[in-house]
Amino acid sequence: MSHTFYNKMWVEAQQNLGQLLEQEMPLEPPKPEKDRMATAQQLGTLYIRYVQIFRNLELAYDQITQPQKRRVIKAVLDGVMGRILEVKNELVELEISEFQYFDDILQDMKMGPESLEIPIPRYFIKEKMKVLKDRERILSQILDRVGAKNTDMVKTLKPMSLDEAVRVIQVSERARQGRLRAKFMKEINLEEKRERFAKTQGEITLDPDIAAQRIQKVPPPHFYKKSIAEEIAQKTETLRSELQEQHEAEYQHALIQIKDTIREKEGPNMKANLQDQIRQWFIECRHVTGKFPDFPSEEDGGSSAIFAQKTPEQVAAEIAAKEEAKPKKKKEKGKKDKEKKKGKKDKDKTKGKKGKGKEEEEEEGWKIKPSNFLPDMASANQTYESVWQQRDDSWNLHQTYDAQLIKESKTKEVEDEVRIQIDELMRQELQNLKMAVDKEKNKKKKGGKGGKKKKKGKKSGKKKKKKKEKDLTPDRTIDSLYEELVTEGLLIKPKSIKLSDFIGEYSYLGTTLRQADIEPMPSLSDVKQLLVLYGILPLGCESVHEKAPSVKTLLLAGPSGVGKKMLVSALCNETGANLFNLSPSNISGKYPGKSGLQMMLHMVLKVARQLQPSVIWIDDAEKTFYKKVPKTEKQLDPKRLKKDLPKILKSLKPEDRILIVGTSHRPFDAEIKPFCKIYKKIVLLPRPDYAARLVMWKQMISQRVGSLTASMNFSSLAKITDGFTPGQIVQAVESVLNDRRFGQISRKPLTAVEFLGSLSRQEPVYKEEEETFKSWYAKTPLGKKRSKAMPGAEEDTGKDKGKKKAGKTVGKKKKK
Ligand SMILES: Nc1ncnc2c1ncn2[C@@H]1O[C@H](COP(=O)(O)OP(=O)(O)OP(=O)(O)O)[C@@H](O)[C@H]1O
Repeated sequence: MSHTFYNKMWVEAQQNLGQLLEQEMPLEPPKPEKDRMATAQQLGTLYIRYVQIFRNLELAYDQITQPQKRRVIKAVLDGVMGRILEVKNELVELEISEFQYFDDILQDMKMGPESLEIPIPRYFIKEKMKVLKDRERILSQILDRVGAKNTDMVKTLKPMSLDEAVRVIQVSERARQGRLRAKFMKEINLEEKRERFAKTQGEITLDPDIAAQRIQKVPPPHFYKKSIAEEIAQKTETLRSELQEQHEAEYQHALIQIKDTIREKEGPNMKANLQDQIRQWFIECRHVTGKFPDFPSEEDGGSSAIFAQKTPEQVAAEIAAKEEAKPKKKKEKGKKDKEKKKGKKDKDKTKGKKGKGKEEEEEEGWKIKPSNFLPDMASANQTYESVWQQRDDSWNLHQTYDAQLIKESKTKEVEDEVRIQIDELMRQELQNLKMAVDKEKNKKKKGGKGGKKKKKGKKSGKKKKKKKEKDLTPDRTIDSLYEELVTEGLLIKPKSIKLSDFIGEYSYLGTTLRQADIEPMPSLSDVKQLLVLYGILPLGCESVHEKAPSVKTLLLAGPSGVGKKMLVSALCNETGANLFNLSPSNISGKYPGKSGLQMMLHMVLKVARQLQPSVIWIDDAEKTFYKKVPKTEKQLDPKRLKKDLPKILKSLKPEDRILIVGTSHRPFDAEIKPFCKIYKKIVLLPRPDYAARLVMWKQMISQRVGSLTASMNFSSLAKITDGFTPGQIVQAVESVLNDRRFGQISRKPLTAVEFLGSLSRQEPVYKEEEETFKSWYAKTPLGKKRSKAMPGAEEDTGKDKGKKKAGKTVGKKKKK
């Protein structure tokens, strides 16, 4: 695609965003919406529109090479990402469910389900490729040195007894000899066949055309070959990435060079002009007011405050007014505080009298919460409108930097620098003038000293904060801590899996089922989206992590083999995050004792923070909160982290891009209250539904055998594998499609029946197990809230209590 294509895409996205911003930031605050369904529709539409803008902006940012445009797009892109998370959060609260279904809105908007898919910004990885590659190299080196014992996500093997080992070697040796013999016999047979054929036919050489045809009939070994168009597109994309880097380097160079030139050429002129203007102002002020003015302080903008198109009297009056206002302000503040307190008391009184009256009023309608991202987006949009919308850059064929724009911004920077220097000089000059002409005594500026003192005060405050967290390893480098954690198997390498490898299919009936008061089972594609929203976007983007609704922990729960660990790996690979393994089985016996545990956690958090983003993975998360530790596991001390987990969570600040991910296939074994207190976001992974199974079988088989699947009845296979997990399907495919079978495929077509043997040896997820998961989820806070809100639960007296509490918290937030 061309530069024009991506530019057009950006402009369109920006126009759509402009419309959305107008809708989201109306001049008059909107009235609360009373109809819940209408609100959900409104929010759903907003969500989908933002996702469309996000998709286009992401592509534009990935491909546009003009560095200044990329900066504007990045600001908008990050804002849109954050806003999507905010809207999602609103939807979760409104519908009291982690899963939302938009099929009806999509239909109205004439869009396909794929347009709901949230892209993972490629810049998450692209822009730190070098660091990631280096880190990967170091990790591999350490792993090689250590012998890659238990440092991978693959489960460790148990040590073998000598007898077993001898038996394995004997079996392999016999197999090797057998294979050799078979190969030998095959060659002899072929040789005999050839001789017989030669005898009957005589020695004829084949016509080259026929020979070529014969060769062409045999399918090539790599069926899954990219088309030429695909290859060209990929090449262009790579080329663009290189261009981006090159243009960025040129831009950085131009920034310095242009500024130096402006400073050199225009600096002296700027200085002289400014000095003249300020002197003129001194004289005019004295002429009008009878005395020299006071020079505006640095905080007030120095001389820039003087020339804001005001008359000298105005400026003098303003300064005088400010001086007067200072003590007043203090008084007013006092008054306001008093009023606030009074107001509070009055409110309390009315509460006492009327009971729930006020809260009910607040609850009457629904209003979207104030956003942390809308102001940023609006200002980025403003930049777009003022700088780029009308700009003609048809001259910029190669889409390199725009020197004129750099000049404008750098001139302003140089002016500011010059102004600060000149202000200092002129302050002194004014002082001298006052002394000489008005005979004023030299009153040293108190502000400057005071300001410095203040700064000092701030610094000491920061130091105090830092002291709170003890550094147990002050004299160790991050590299050495990193190496120790890898050696101990606490920092591991994720499996090389991308989120796109996680197969799932969109759920087409979600809304219909919900309208019929049936809670649909979420689809694997819904789960995938949640992982992007709660895990990937905040981990990948700093501003999103800091300002979006915070998610510090995530629990992935579901039967064995549904892809929990796969998602953890994908999460790390898509964001370039480090993976720490704090699973009970992995930390058992390591760093013994209380102080040992403290040291271990300190090291993990220190490295996780410094090399963020990081994922702290706890497999078998329920074990930390066991209701009762089974006898066989007592030695492992699975509850070792129970007391420390809340402390870790507390110590995580918004700027720490660290996510704790628990995975569990038996969440019901945990004490629900403390468990849910740690894991606030719980995602239940379902077994794949028919649609997902169909896609899974098709994809997994065709990945291995290409298009040679005409004889396969995928539909029946998907139908009869109801209850089987993706892990079991993978296993069946791998066991059937071994090298031998693969070699025979062109002669003996693959059939669905062949997979039945392997499947019959595996245990599917039975309805009862699924029900156990569902009923466990209904006991979690969100599950409980939802079942209360479902029709028929209105008379529940407990609901009123819940309402009261909710009302109170809303009230508190508003006051803030
Ligand atoms: N949606 C999916 N698409 C493709 N492959 C999948 C999917 N889900 C799981 N798999 C594959 O299934 C296998 C098992 O998955 P994984 O180990 O992640 O399951 P798990 O839920 O963590 O299991 P356990 O609870 O036993 O630890 C892996 O090989 C994984 O790649």
